[in-house]
Amino acid sequence: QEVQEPEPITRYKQYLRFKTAHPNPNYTAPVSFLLTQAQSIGIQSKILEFVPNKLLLLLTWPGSNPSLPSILFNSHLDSVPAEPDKWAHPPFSAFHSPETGQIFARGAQDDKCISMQYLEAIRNLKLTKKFQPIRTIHVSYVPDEEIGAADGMAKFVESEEFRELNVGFVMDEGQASTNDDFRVFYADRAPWNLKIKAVGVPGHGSRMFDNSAMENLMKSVEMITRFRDTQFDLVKAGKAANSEVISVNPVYLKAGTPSPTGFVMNMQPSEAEAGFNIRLPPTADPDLLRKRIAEEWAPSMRNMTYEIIQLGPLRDYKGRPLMTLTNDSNPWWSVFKQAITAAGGKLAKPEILASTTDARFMRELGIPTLGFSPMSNTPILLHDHNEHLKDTVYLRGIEIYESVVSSLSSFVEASQ
Ligand SMILES: CSCC[C@H](NC=O)C(=O)O
Ligand SMILES: [Zn+2]
Ligand SMILES: [Zn+2]
Repeated sequence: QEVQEPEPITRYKQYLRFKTAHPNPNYTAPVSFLLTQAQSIGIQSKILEFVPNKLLLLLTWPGSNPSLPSILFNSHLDSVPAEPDKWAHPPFSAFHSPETGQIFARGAQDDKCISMQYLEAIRNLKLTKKFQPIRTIHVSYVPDEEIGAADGMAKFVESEEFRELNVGFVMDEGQASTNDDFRVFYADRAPWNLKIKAVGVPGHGSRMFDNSAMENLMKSVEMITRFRDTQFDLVKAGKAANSEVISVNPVYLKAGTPSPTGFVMNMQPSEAEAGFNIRLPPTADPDLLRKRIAEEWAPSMRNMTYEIIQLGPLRDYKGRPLMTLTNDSNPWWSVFKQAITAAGGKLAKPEILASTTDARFMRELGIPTLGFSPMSNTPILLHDHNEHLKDTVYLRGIEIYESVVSSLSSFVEASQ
């Protein structure tokens, strides 16, 4: 006997089928789909385009007291690439297993689930429950989160359009939890790209001499590896979470002169380079790390040069670390926590996110922002093969957001 599929599941699967993977994400099709959804719910919409073809969709459900700071629910439109050969089902097919209820797609967890759950929650509140928000609710769909957001959220937060929203509190993406509790994130780690470059004495591949570029680079790599071990040891010893230490991971090596003799590797190169992905928790001292890089990892003494590329802000406009308070001094936190409890959910201890999201741009403005994706009892599959989410978990998430949206938009006591 055929059971009718719930409409939210059908819509989620439709949304999962848009090919939003980098390097060529389709933004027009998902934006027009979301726009149609917004129209069917009867909320306002506006397409912004700060950079050509980098579409940003902004939806608005006006509150009865529009003078109060608004609530923003953010998610990103883009996805990381997928390797179809390594998936059990094509990554943009949204294959739905009749046995397990799992829905497979790139973006199923990161973060197309929340993109659609926000809308389903608003649909239910507005059309079925006839709920009327007090604070205005905005929903944003931004491009390019996965590639650093320079043409996405970074542009949006600097715009007049954003300023006019008068945002008081933001919800952005989080991560799946493998147990019953929902995870919530009060900070991200800040991303640095570090390039170190060595120059040195070139020469015949058979010679032993001091100060070759490779020797200089390898010395630095060893030093960096030792630092990495100190951080990783803290994690292994259970003294810190992964996201609470500085991670430094080598991501490329570039050196070597093509051999003129074809197959004999007999050139010792005069230049060598390595690249590292660094993530700094908000508690880390960036100046200390800068000093370490300058003095130990790429010292001019060894003819090394380096470049630190920082992607996004490190501190807020008042010079404070980018962290949202998760205690009762932050009334938004209390309302959020209460909303989860009211929906029968349980929150894990608030965490720092190991990776990086667009939340940092709102925190930079001093706007309290929590990372949250209501996925419990779910394997963490963001950026992984066979990314999927169970239909029941997805539907439960809609109920959770109904509670969160209605609570936050009804909250008027403080911080007006
Ligand atoms: C360097 S900004 C890129 C942001 C990206 N976000 C999700 O994976 C990340 O690498 O964490
Ligand atoms: Zn994401
Ligand atoms: Zn991602």
